[in-house]
Amino acid sequence: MRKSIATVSLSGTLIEKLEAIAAAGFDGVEIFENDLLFYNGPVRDVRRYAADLGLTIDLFQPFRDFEGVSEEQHQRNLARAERKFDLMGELGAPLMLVCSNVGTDVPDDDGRAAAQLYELAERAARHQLKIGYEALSWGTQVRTFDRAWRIVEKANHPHLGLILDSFHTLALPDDWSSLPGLPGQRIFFVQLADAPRLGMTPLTLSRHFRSFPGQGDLDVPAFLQAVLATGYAGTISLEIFSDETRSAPPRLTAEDAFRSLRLLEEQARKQPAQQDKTSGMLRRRVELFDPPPAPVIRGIRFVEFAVDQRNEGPFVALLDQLGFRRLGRHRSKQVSLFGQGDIRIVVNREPDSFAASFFLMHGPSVCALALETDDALAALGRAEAYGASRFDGRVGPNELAIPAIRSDAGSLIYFTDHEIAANFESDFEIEPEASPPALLTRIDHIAEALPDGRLDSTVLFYRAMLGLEPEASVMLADPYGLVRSKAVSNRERTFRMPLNISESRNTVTARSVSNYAGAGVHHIALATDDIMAAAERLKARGAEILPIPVNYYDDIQARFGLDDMRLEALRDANILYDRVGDGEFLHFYTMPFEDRFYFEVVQRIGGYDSYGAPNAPVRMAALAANRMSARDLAEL
Ligand SMILES: O=C(O)c1ccc(O)c(O)c1
Ligand SMILES: [Mg+2]
Repeated sequence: MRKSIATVSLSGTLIEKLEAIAAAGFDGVEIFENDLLFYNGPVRDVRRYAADLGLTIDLFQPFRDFEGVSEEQHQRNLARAERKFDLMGELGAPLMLVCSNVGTDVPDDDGRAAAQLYELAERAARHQLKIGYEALSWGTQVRTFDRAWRIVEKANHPHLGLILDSFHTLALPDDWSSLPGLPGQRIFFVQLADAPRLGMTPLTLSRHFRSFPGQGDLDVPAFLQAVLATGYAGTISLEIFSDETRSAPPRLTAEDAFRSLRLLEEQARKQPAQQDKTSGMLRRRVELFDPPPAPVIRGIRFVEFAVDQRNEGPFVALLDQLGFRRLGRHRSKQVSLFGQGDIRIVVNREPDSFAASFFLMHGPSVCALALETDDALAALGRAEAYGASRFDGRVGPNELAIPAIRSDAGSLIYFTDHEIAANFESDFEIEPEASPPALLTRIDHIAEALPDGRLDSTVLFYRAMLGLEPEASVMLADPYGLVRSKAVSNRERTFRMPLNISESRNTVTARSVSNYAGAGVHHIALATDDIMAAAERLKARGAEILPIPVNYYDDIQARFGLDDMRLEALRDANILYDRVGDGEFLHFYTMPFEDRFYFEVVQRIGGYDSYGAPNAPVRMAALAANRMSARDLAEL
């Protein structure tokens, strides 16, 4: 479908916005009047510049509170409209958006609104222009598309049509069962936006918290499917008013925006088809984006750490305390492979490699994740279809090339499959040695800390690239501020990734982002089937475990009624506890490595499906206390 976006959705000057919109792949733009007023130059230049970039100007929105006014005001409005029609002629914009009146004394009189819009359409027709009428969900009289449609129908002018906006219909929420029955050719334009459900009035929600489809809680795919069932084959356009995008870099926002429309098309295509009641035929007349399906992710094949000569030793010592064994060294690179159970960790300090450049930017950190899929090339194909940048690394003779993309954070996501996995370890000289039975068996989840403002974008990235779905968002209280957390995971729960952002500068999350100079993995959770034995073995191997305050254990005893023996065992081992229904979650943490990342050991019992969020504040407080005492020691 043709794709457009309103200039209000991005930060920057009009020229910056147009460049970002064109670069992301859009066909057209909606221009808000302010963007034009603030542009210092002839309007014709804007038209020419947009055309040079390959963008059409699809819509212009120059004023509000048009319809349902006194006769005197109506005449003034028409005179003003004439000036705007001339401007639209210079801009080359064919359609004027008129949104429903939000004034204080608008009469309940659809006849008057229809007559006034008729006259506006008549004037527009003389300029070969059209008028689109849109119901704002906070309009004084007209709040629903249904009522706006009745007015358009009553006016009955070929240059007057309806503009739909998913936000107004879904946020109200309005009954939109009649929408698929509208005549598609009378819908002149369709605006799309999502939003989180925050319990606010539609006006406040709309002006500050709109988001791109797929980033909020509204069912925009079903809305689009209903629009397409009318036979509508025009443009779909994003119109986002958001405090976040107002300050985000316009290029990033435009890329996200374009990706969100593609994902929306894919999701709308999968909606149950809407049938035309009379003919029984599917009325959708447009092609929708059809990328390769989301990969089946079997798990994490390996996690790769970038280190240098100085911190390789301490990091390898930490792996050893966790019970990892060096399985082998790379045949030609300064890369080692460590393993335990199904977990594989690659430690990379090869100069002139991707890992080395990542290390220069971010210090010791996770520079790559390898996901085990059913078909690595198909997974790469989907990611590329969604605009991922593909990464082709340096591959030595007889070495394996693994398909990879860059993540939102700049690290790599490798795709492996059965064939690649079989060859992967052949790049290493494997050291034969019987290992003790593994206590840590696989990676349960990988948590990432993101810079403020990047959560929605990252969730969209993982939805599009990997077909992951977001879980409910939770607020966690760090002693130094709030942390918002939202996990993305696949249906099989073989890949889980909690994503955290913090608005305050001193939380564990914010410190991690600041230490990494960007997004980064801040903890890796390793699964065990016997957390008591794992805690004991780690302790015996010299691992430092994050101490948990004893008061915490009084509280969980009161909350969950744990028996004394079990409680004592948990307390002695600094293990945290959570329970939902019959499911239990037991977990403990290692001390952070250079104030960056740490490991968590987790045991899930009886179908527990989340991440111990009620315990997150205890962990954050314990980490903060540990940091304070480390500082006190350093100052002695
Ligand atoms: O918030 C507003 O005023 C506003 C303006 C135009 C629109 O298309 C819209 O959906 C909202
Ligand atoms: Mg709108």
